[in-house]
Amino acid sequence: MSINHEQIEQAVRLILEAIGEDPNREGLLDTPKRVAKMYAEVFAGLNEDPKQHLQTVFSEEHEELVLVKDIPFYSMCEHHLVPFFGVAHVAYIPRGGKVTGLSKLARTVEAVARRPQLQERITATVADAIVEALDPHGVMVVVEAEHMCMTMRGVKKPGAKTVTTAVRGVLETDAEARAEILALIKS
Ligand SMILES: Nc1nc2c(ncn2[C@@H]2O[C@H](COP(=O)(O)OP(=O)(O)OP(=O)(O)O)[C@@H](O)[C@H]2O)c(=O)[nH]1
Ligand SMILES: [Zn+2]
Repeated sequence: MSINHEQIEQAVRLILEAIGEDPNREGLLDTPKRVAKMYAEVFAGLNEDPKQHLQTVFSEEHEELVLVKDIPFYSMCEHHLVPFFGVAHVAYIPRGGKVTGLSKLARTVEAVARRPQLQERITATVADAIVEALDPHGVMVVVEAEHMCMTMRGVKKPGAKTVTTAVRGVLETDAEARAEILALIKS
């Protein structure tokens, strides 16, 4: 389903009224429209299947590690609808001469992040999309993020970082390979 701009505009007007603002004052007149446009952008991933980006594959006999690290992302915490953002590191070991375009790994992160989300779900969904699309020997996804719901409100702990990992395939039982990936991420 595509995003309903009109409904978002009505809702934003109601929120402005509910906080005691005047939605008709000059500075706020276009705000509902702007917010609808913004939500269409930040929630665009709802209309995408993350696996669709991984269909671009090349035949290359490389059955060793591929790591794209420091992929910046922005998402919206599904509990408070405020941003959380950081970087994702995506590693996989191709199988059967099937490698995907490097940018497609970043596009997959983007498609998964642009929804109301939990950091754990972003991490697992990216890993599972790669498993399903590429059938690799193994996958490891590491996500580091700062949650605005923990900084600008609530517990108010700016700088606190959350790190989540999702590991699939041979990497689940290969501690040495996981350590190598983590070392490459830090390097
Ligand atoms: N596991 C997980 N928790 C998250 C994520 N984003 C936000 N949260 C947490 O979701 C929880 C929601 O807690 P609630 O008690 O329902 O809501 P709240 O009263 O606003 O909680 P506080 O943030 O502690 O003020 C908070 O602990 C948030 O830190 C996420 O990506 N993963
Ligand atoms: Zn939150």
